[in-house]
Amino acid sequence: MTENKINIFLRIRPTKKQLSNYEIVDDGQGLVIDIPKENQAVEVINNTKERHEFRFNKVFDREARQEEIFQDVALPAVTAALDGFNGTIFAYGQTGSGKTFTMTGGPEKYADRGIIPRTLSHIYNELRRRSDFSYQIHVSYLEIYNNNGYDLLDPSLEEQAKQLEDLPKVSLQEDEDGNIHLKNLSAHHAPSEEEALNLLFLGDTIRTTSETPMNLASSRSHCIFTLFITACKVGTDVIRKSKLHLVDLAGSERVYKTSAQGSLLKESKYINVSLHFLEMVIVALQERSQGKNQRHIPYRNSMMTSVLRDSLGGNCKTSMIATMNPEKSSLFQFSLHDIFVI
Ligand SMILES: Nc1ncnc2c1ncn2[C@@H]1O[C@H](COP(=O)(O)OP(=O)(O)OP(=O)(O)O)[C@@H](O)[C@H]1O
Repeated sequence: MTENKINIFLRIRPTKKQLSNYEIVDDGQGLVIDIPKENQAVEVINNTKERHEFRFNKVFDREARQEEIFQDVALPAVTAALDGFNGTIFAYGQTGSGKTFTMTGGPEKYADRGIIPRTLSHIYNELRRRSDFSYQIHVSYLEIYNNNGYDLLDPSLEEQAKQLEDLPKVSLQEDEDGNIHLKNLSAHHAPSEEEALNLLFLGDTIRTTSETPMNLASSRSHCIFTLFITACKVGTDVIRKSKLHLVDLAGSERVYKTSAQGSLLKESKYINVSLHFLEMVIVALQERSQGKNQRHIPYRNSMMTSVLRDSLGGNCKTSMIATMNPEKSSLFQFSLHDIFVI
């Protein structure tokens, strides 16, 4: 079986200042960042380098519009999901680099809608157009904090604020065939775009109101908004099932020993470790798709990679959009070193 490559994009967020510390090269597929030596993070592996080069499927510069991002990054996976293939779209980057803006959107303008609302809009428009199948869409919304899963859409939740720890805890269960099931994660039928958007909004609200003291910025947890698509071929018993995960990852910055202690250090370790396990899976999948390696894909190491296991690699469509704040590009280059260095 030929394996799909993971498509990796970069988006540079707008800044007030004019910056000249990066250059987009190779027809919009390469990025060169110049980092003065004194600003380099101490852990950079090769700290003699000042020029760092990265390669992507496409680099979106500061003026890129949300619609362009949706078309290039998300649409192939959305279309594949409607055609019966699983998929995953991630946003990866430092806190404040634009992950949530990219996935969910900005609050000010309709044109600022991000990948998730645009995906919903596209899917429900397509359902009206496609008459050969009848479709049902269900939605779930999972938050992963310190490698524990929480259901952001539990029907028993009242409107009032709750602690994250009060939300239903989601656990992983593996059946005899090695399939992963999520116990306690509710899935909600969403017959219309409006109902799906309401679920997104509800989950986002619960996510914000349930922040723990240690989790004051939602950037400390990973969120997975999942669409379960069931398509039944009209006039037959043929049923096709697929799912599409839309993932807003926790901030990718490394926290150095000197700057975090106690619970914050524990939380940062969980984030770093889970992002590291995700990187390991992505690197292994990339190598496999390039025919370099057939080694085992280490999905079991974290809750997130276990949840995404059947929606990454193989015949699934996977896109990752790395977001970058060019004012803090020294940290960026460090955190993406493993995956994106040429
Ligand atoms: N491309 C963009 N265009 C306009 N505004 C943006 C863009 N990217 C980010 N912003 C703005 O920058 C701020 C930080 O972005 P955002 O919250 O998306 O970052 P984040 O990476 O999700 O951070 P966190 O990890 O804290 O959740 C927000 O006010 C957002 O609206």
